[in-house]
Amino acid sequence: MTQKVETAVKDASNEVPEPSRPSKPRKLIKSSRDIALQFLNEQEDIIESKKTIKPQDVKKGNVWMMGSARVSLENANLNPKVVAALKSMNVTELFAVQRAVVPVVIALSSSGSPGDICVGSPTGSGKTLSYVIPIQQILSTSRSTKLRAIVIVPTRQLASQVHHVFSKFEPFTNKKCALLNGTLHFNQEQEQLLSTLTNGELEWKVDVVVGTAQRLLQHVKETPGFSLEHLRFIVMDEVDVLLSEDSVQGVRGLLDAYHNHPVVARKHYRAQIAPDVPLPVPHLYARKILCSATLTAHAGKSEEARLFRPQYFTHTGETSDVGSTSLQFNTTKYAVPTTLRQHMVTYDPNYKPLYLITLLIHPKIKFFEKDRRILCFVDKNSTAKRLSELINMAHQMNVIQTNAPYDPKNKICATFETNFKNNQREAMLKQFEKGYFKILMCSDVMGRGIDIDVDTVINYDAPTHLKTYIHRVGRTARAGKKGFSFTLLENEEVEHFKKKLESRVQMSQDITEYAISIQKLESIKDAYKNILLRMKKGFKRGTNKLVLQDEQEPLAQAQQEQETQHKQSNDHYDNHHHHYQQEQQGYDDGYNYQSNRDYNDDYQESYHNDGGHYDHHRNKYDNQSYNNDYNNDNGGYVPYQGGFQQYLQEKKQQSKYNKY
Ligand SMILES: Nc1ncnc2c1ncn2[C@@H]1O[C@H](COP(=O)(O)OP(=O)(O)OP(=O)(O)O)[C@@H](O)[C@H]1O
Repeated sequence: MTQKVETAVKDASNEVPEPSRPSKPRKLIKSSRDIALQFLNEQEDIIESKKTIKPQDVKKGNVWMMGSARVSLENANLNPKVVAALKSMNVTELFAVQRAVVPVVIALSSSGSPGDICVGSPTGSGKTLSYVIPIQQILSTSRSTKLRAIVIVPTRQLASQVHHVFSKFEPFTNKKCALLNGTLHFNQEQEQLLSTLTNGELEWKVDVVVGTAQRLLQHVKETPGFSLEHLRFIVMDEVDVLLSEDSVQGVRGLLDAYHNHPVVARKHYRAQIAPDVPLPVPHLYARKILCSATLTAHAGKSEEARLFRPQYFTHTGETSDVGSTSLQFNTTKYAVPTTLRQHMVTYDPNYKPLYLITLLIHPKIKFFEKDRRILCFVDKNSTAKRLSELINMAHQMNVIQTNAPYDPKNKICATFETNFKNNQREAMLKQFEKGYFKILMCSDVMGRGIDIDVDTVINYDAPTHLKTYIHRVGRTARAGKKGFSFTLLENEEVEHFKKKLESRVQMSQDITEYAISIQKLESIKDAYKNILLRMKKGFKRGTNKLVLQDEQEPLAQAQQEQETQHKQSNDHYDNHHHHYQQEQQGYDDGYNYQSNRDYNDDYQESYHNDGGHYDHHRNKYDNQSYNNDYNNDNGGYVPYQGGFQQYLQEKKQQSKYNKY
């Protein structure tokens, strides 16, 4: 990371109930800090940090900061096998969050000291390796194979991704990781986990498991020998989702299974009554590591997570002087990557898709010239599907021009459907990364943790929650790369959105308004009309399939048909409308959003657990915006025919920003 990043660590132990007996001075916590400081001081390029870390800061505020000194892998005191694995992944130095978290976790775990870890740093800052590295380091010292680490994540997709990171270490450290997310049948998953010895005993075949809470819990209940008693790490990635109302049952079940195990219960009793005396055998303690980009020091969740003496790590994300004593340790704000440039685009709900197309072909952005990859978030599968068709049609009709001509087999836009099977999802993401298509329409199932190389995020449907926004836009500007986001908002939403963002999010760059001029809209209105015509003709009635017209069919013919249609009586129109609604119903059913079960398993942001609402438009989104979709007869198409000029005039007068 080239920019200066500050990392602060806060001992949040006052947020959990103190152990019942009076505790001795916290030597071990101190010593873990000392070890971590020593780790820093050993670095060649630490001069800047030495200047800026003041011992009194550490003592006074229970907060200490690290400078932006880089730590090369050679200087990170890691096991050579772990270093070799990291190098094979092109990791040559540790990112800020890893520099902060890795030495502390290793120090605590090596000395057998209890104490859980909470990591709240921006999207794309490298939180995954901040727990994978210490797990690999600690496990690489043990020869026996037992289940030592369990990583709980909210989505199947994220489970695959984290499993992939662990599996890259396997050739070097020989520590095996199993994926338990339902990609395989349950009994196939079971076969990966344990084998039966000749004496009938069960033996673990893996050291780490990664999975969704429900699936892991199913294994705890149904897989013989699946015991959590030897765990040394319990990781909860995207912990705020895991502990939200919709997902917490699974996590609760897993934590019950761990804490209620008699051996574990004894260990924890021992840690409670004598927290500063190291356990005789260091590995008799499972450390919890909680991560999320939207985790603040309000550890309201610690009760549910049953944390013990948590230490809280957070990036401030600021670039101000590291040594400044006036620097406030702000634990109530979220942070977005400093390399992210955020934009708002105001739109008129009657012409929302037109705004999207206009944005995509905007000469300043040059999306397609520069071969950018775009992730576009919508709230419904059906909207995603329809927008994909619209964009592909716009490409086919040359309204959207790219480097490559239209190819029916290789369209520029695809839909990531929530009812895809796991292997379909992975195949689609691979294709996207390889550039087979440029735009991926998706829902919030892609909003959390997914690490793909995306240049731009478009929020076609603005999210109703601030947290959701932070995670969605965080799919770009990852690992220090530049990224852009565009959020479509109605005029009256803009101020509210902006205020909310400014008050709750630490941003190094202001969010800018990106105006789409009326001239620009005008310039493609005819083309848009033709696209809609084609689209309407293209939907074969009674089916979900889009049947494209013959490439050679003159547009004039389609236009003529449209005129005829408009000369027909109102009655006829109403019939048509009715018919079309029915058809649409069938279409939506075909792409049913998700069963509740799936949705819960995958990811659902809890409305109750989010402090960052800007939600008074929620109903409006639910009830209105989708109805204005382009292939709804009352939406973009008919008003467009009747009142476009008038609309433009009104828009000119109404515009707050006077940019039209
Ligand atoms: N030290 C490093 N050197 C180079 N690349 C790294 C390093 N650490 C992480 N990365 C890369 O940075 C990207 C983002 O990392 P990661 O997915 O762990 O971010 P995150 O903080 O978990 O984000 P999110 O909050 O969105 O889940 C990944 O592609 C990862 O491979």
